[in-house]
Amino acid sequence: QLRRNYYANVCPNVESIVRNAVNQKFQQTFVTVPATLRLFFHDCFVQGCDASVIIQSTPNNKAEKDHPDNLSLAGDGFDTVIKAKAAVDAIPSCRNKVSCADILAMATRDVIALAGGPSYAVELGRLDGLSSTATSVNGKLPQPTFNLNQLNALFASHGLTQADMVALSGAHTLGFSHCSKFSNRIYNFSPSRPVDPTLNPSYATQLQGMCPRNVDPRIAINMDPTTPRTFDNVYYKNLQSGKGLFTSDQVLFTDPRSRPVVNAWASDSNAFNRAFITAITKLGRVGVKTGRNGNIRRDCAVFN
Ligand code: HEM
Ligand SMILES: [Ca+2]
Ligand SMILES: [Ca+2]
Repeated sequence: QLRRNYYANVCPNVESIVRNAVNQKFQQTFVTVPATLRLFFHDCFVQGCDASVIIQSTPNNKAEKDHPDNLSLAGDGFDTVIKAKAAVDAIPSCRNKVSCADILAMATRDVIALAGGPSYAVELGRLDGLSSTATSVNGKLPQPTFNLNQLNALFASHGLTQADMVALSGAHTLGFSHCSKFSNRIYNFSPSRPVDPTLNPSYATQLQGMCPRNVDPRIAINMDPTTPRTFDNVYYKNLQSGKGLFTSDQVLFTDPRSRPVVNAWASDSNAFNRAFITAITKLGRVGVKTGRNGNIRRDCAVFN
């Protein structure tokens, strides 16, 4: 029931208002790009795309964002949505008419384009969710140690195919990871082999240099060592040369079931862009709230 131009009557300029706010935030920091994109993913996979991830904890409720899997969500993603919401609400006819979930979907579309990725028409009409609990996150987000079966099963539970999963993983063409998320691959992979054999040996050495044992837990490194600030298909080329940062990245190339599509997108960026648009549009439809299941929040971080 989502559609383009959902706000045509109440707030016809909503897309340009959001785009301007996102542009402004982008001028201040590039981090807004990966932060917003990952925030959208973590929102949609827990209770659907309903801005439940943006809710702040209260003394009575530990919210999603304080679950361990969400603690590494960068603050600039939340701030992008809050800023865009303020810009929308500054227009009298738009005030409290546009959901935070839709603002996050629009901002995500905009940051992808700002980083050089494909532009696409975004579907709108989501309501904001009425609950957000840390416990509801358990088991809902993929872990960097996942194999292909685990990745496929989790994505399939939201109606996403293996191809959608591989395309969406291409989001790791941007952004940062903390060392702890992959240190098992460079220090204690197995008793006989400390380094994951699917990891390119010189990349492994580089990673050990950037992430020494007992590194400051705040240190984060680029996930795409080649073009960390460009949304492109270099992610798939990296996988071909053993430079996938997580097990869940590299497995897309090592597993013969997904390798063909990795090879296809490594050599054809238009094909990747098309697949990514299909996949992120499907992601945006996950668990959408309508009617009495949701509302439009006045403050994206607080229930009305
Ligand atoms: C396929 C399974 C996935 C796994 C296992 C996974 C796991 C991770 C992990 C562990 C990090 C590093 C977090 C940190 O240490 O700060 C990360 C970062 C990131 N992920 Fe994923 N992710 C997956 C899929 C996705 C999808 C589908 C998207 C979006 C469409 C996405 C977007 C991002 C982005 C943009 C970052 C960088 C965040 C930043 O720089 O702030 N990931 N992911
Ligand atoms: Ca959600
Ligand atoms: Ca890149």
